[in-house]
Amino acid sequence: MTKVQFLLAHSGASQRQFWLGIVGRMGADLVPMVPWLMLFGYVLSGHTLSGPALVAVAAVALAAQWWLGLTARQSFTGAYQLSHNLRRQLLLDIRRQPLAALTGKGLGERIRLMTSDLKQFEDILSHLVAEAAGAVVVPLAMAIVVWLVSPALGALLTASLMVNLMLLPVLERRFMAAAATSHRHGIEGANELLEFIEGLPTLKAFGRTERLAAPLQQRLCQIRDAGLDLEWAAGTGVMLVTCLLELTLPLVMVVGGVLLAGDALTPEAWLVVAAATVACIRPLASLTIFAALIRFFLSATARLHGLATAPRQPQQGQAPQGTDLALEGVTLSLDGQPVLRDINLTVEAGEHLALVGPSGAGKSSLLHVIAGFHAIDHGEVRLGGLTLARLGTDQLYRNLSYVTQDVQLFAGSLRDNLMIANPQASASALAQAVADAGLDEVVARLPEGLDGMLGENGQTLSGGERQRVSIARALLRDAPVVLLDEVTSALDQRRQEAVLRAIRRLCEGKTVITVAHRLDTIVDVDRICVLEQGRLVQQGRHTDLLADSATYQALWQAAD
Ligand SMILES: Nc1ncnc2c1ncn2[C@@H]1O[C@H](COP(=O)(O)OP(=O)(O)OP(=O)(O)O)[C@@H](O)[C@H]1O
Repeated sequence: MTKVQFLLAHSGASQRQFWLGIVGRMGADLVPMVPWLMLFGYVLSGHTLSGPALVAVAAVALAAQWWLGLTARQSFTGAYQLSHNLRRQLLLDIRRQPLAALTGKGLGERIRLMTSDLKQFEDILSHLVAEAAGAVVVPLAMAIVVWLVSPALGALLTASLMVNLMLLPVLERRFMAAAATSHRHGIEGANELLEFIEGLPTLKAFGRTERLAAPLQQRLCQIRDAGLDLEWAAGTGVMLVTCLLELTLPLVMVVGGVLLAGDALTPEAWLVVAAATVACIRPLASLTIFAALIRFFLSATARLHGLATAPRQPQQGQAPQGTDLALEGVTLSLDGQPVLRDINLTVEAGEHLALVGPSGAGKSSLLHVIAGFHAIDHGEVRLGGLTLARLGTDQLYRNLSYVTQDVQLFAGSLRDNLMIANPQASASALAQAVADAGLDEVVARLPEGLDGMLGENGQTLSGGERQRVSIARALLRDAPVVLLDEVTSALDQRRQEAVLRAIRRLCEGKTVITVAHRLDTIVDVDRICVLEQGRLVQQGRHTDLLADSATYQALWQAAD
């Protein structure tokens, strides 16, 4: 699919409206020329302008303005509908992309595309495409008039314009280079701004909010400078071409004067050539900036197209045959750095497995791979004998619950926040999940019970309560495979006990893979896997590893 086809595919019902608008506005640029052409006709035919002729010219001029307003509305509606469709489609596409693509640089890129790039799309489509078309059509029509009046002056005008137009690609190259730099700083800036906002609690805690970190300060300066460079690249191009184009008028007038002196041109024809030349060169000057903006538009289209065609996970697939897990030769790199290396692991249905290892060993990343958040470099992950490509995300998440320390709560009631895990759950299943997760005390505390509102991101709940909401969701989901990531590490002793009790209930009869920091909570699990620098270095039961594994011994002693 070409970039233009990609755009058209998203214009939907607005496509006809958009093209009608563009053609209409090109027409609207031509219509104002009609009074001029009428005037030229009168002058060249030696007639004086009569009252009815003047009225006719004025009527045509008014009709042209009415037409412009009408078609502008068509093209605006079409352009805004197209960018609305693109925004919506991008959001739908994002849901299907691996979650890891939405972190770091990938996130900044998407934010930039959906905000400033698509905003520029709207501006370019609603104003510039039609205006650029007009900037070509009007000079063309006026040059034909000059050719008809005097072929010699027509040739001179055309030659002068051609020289100017040859400058366009050179000027555009400068503009595009400046635009690329500005775009890059924009993306990095968006990422760093997000990081800054996320880090605000830490900055506040250390009383460091009074100044921006040096790299962010530097980035803001780079964004400013890149923006100025871009303006300068566009401005100098327009000024240069405008100056050169303006020289065309005296050139044509002087040569016209010589022809006039030699009786090769009438004074009326000389005047018409002068007026047509003026009408020809003005729109051409603006073509410099239009051409560059349209190139920018095409490169933004390419970025959008790239994003829309980025690898995505299939949604629907086959049901797995059982719930045993198998990882074969799994290798993962993030930001170009190896994170998991050749992991081979099988987990039978009903087995309880713990992942341990020093910080940065790759425990969470391994869990994320099983949960389908990362696209792996090599190897295969299979659930019930099927890879994610054959399972599809619907089947994967029907069979898998992921409970993490970082609990996302949405503005809404406690009931809404629980039911997202299983909108079909019965009232008794909900009550059971609330009781098993130890959330009764929260329900009792909220004046409206389960229907009590949690506020934005569940501000009304403590850390331990949020964990229990996450566990209650997993209980409601009742998926046969449970992934647990560090769920108790941030809690005090009393809350840990409550959360651990809830987890025990959740894990009964399930396949469980847990990332553990507190080794005393996993001494009884079926198998412990020791990870080190992205490799699975040893596996076994607690007592065996304590005897055989130096890494495990070190972790156990450090926990004491
Ligand atoms: N999204 C990411 N982008 C780039 N690198 C990442 C990303 N996530 C993790 N890493 C890197 O991958 C390596 C493994 O990280 P991971 O969080 O899996 O380790 P871990 O064993 O769970 O560590 P910890 O016990 O400290 O949580 C680390 O070096 C980390 O910096």
